[in-house]
Amino acid sequence: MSARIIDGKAVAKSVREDVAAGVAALEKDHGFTPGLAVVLVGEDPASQVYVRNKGIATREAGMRSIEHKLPADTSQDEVIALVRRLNGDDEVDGILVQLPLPGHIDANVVINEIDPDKDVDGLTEVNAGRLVLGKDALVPCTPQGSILLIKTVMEDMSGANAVVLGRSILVGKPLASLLLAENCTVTTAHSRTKDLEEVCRGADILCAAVGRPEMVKGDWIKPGAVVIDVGINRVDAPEKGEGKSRLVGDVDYDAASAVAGAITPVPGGVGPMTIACLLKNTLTAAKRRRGL
Ligand SMILES: Nc1nc(=O)c2c([nH]1)NC[C@@H]1CN(c3ccc(C(=O)N[C@@H](CCC(=O)O)C(=O)O)cc3)C=[N+]21
Ligand SMILES: [Mg+2]
Repeated sequence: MSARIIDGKAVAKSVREDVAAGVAALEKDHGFTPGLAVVLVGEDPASQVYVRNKGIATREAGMRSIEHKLPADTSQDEVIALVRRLNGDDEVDGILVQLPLPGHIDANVVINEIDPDKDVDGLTEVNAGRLVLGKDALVPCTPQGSILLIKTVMEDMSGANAVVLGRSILVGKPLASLLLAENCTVTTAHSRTKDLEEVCRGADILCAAVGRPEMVKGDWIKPGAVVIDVGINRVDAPEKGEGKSRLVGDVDYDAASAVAGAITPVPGGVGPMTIACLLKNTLTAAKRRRGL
C-alpha cells in the first residue's frame, strides 16, 4: 500500500465547519437562518437513511431542515405542487428532491420545476447550462466534492489528463465540466469506450462513477495517479456473517492503492463530501437570493 489515502470524512468536516461559521455570520449580521427543504417520496430504506442524515447535518450547521415525506403513491402533480409551494416560500433557500422517485413520476419534470436559485442539487437545466457555460451555477454536490478532494493532493490540475468513467447527469457530465474548468484535458469514458483499460492507464486523475463494484482494477491505473472513487455499492459480505453486507467502490481499492499516488476510500471518501457540499450550496443559495 503506497497511495496516500484522501480522508473525505475529515475534509467534509472542515467544509461543514466553514458552512457553520458562514451561517453564524449571516445570523449575526443579517438576522436570518438558511433553510433546506428535502422532499422524499416513498419508503425506500436507503433514501430514508440519507434524508435523516441530511437533516442531522443541516441542523448541525445551524440551518433549518424542512422535511416533506410523502407516501409512495403520491401523484406527479402533487409533488410538483409541493415544489412550487417551496419555490414561493421565502423561508426555503434550498430544495432537494430525493432520487430515485417512484416509477410513476418523471424525475426530469419534477426537478425542472425547482427554482434554479434554490436548486442546491444543481440538477435543473438552468444550472447544468450555467456550469457548462462557465457561469455562476449551483454545482452538483458529488462532483463538487470530488474536485475539492483532488485539490487536497494536487495543487494545480492544469494540463493533467483526467478520465471520468461514467456519463451520468448527476456525476459524470458535471464532473467533466468542472475538470475542464480546472484546465485538465478531459476524457469521458463509458460502456461503449474502446480500449477502456488503456484510456484509464493514461489518466493522471481517474474518477470512477459507474456504479459497478470494484470494476477498475489495479493494472488500469497509472503509477502515481490520483484516484477518485465515486461509487458506493453495497455487496454481500458472507465473511462477516450470514446476510451481512459491506460497501465497496467502483475501484478495486487494495490493488489500486498499491499503484496510485492518492486514492479515496469507500466509505469515507466522496460520500461525506456530497452532504458537505449540499450544505455549502444551501448557504450559497441563501446568500445569493438576498443579494449578499
Ligand atoms: N436529489 C438527490 N441528491 C443526492 O445527492 C442524492 C440523492 N438524491 N439520492 C441518493 C444519492 C446518494 N447520496 C449519498 C450521499 C452521501 C453518502 C455518504 O455519506 N456515504 C457514506 C457511507 C454511508 C453508509 O454507510 O451507508 C460514505 O461514503 O462514507 C452516500 C450517498 C446522495 N444522493
Ligand atoms: Mg454513467
